[in-house]
Amino acid sequence: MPGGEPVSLLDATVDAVRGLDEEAAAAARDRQSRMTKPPGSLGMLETVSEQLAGLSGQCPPPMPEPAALAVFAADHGVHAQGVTPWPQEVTAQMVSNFLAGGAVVNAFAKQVGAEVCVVDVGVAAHLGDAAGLVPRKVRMGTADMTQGPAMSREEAVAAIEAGIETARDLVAAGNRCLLTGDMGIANTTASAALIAAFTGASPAQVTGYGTGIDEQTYAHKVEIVRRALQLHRPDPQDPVGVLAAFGGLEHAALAGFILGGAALRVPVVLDGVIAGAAALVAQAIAPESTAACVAGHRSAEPGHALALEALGIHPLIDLELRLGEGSGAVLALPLVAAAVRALREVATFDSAGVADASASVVSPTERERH
Ligand SMILES: O=C(O)c1ccc[n+]([C@@H]2O[C@H](COP(=O)([O-])O)[C@@H](O)[C@H]2O)c1
Ligand SMILES: Cc1cc2nc[nH]c2cc1C
Repeated sequence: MPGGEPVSLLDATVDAVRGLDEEAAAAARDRQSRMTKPPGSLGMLETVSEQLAGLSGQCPPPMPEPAALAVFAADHGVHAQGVTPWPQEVTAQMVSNFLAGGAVVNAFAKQVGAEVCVVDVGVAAHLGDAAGLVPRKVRMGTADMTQGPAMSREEAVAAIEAGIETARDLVAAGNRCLLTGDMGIANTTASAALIAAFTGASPAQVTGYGTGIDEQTYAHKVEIVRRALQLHRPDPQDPVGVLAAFGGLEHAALAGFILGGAALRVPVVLDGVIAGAAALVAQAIAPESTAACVAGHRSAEPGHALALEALGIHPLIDLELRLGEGSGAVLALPLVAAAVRALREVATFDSAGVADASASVVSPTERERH
């Protein structure tokens, strides 16, 4: 556009996000009804297969392989308010652990054959050129959201764009499924504030026990979330403003990662409460981005269920996990792959010569009606 404003990466990405291709989704629904199984018997896996068909615009959709997990790491100024028992240094120490292959998520990723990519978007330590680390630091951790905005709008956009670029690079490397991960001591407090801002739920409803705190610290954590919401009076119509007020740099990068995956029409399997908060940011920026999201699991953090409800997506597993790192997303990957494989490989009643009585089958919803 000669003489015009250059289009930012964020704007170009938002422009590219579209909803599901209804024709491909309908073809998947039709095929599911003709496969050699009672209609509906694969439950949520049928829904996932239809979603991925609609996302790719193909029926059947490609297998979600290979898959890559991005662990976005950052620190939080609100740590100074005593909302977590863990010292802030644990964020940087866990980054080293991920890079050495020693964290839980490394073991789980090995189990399912996913690549692990660790991105520093805001760790409050100089990590140097640690082998394997993607250095995208926007600042040395956020500021304390109870004292002022956690970051500037420009920093929020820079971190979103780091997430978009991570998605773009992983897809350019051949990955066909993206998994979200996070590491950031105190980030369940930031997640609670973000979820309250977007859903209107109260601080007590969205705040959880994070890595593990006593009742007194829990009451204090709720009060910190309440104070931050009162200070910033967030406007959910201004998602970058909400991010700047409360967000972690990892929340911003995760929102960008979701937008980037959605723009490239690659499924993004979400982990726990941090990813749920980030997906609300992405949805407020580009409503159709949620069409690319699969909720890997439901975390024990109460705000996560509220975020998933607001997103309108259902978790594939509930193992009472509350680890983060991408652990729940990675564990859900084989279910997403199984959903697609069934659609690709299972015979139809016609092709297998199996008698089809599906026309006289009564689905649970129909049964309820009678
Ligand atoms: O994914 C979740 O739902 C989740 C729930 C509780 C804790 N975490 C992880 O624990 C850290 C934040 O916990 P906290 O108590 O310091 O706010 C951060 O590194 C998260 O990845 C993650
Ligand atoms: C040890 C530890 C590992 C983690 N992984 C994700 N969040 C974490 C928080 C702590 C404290």
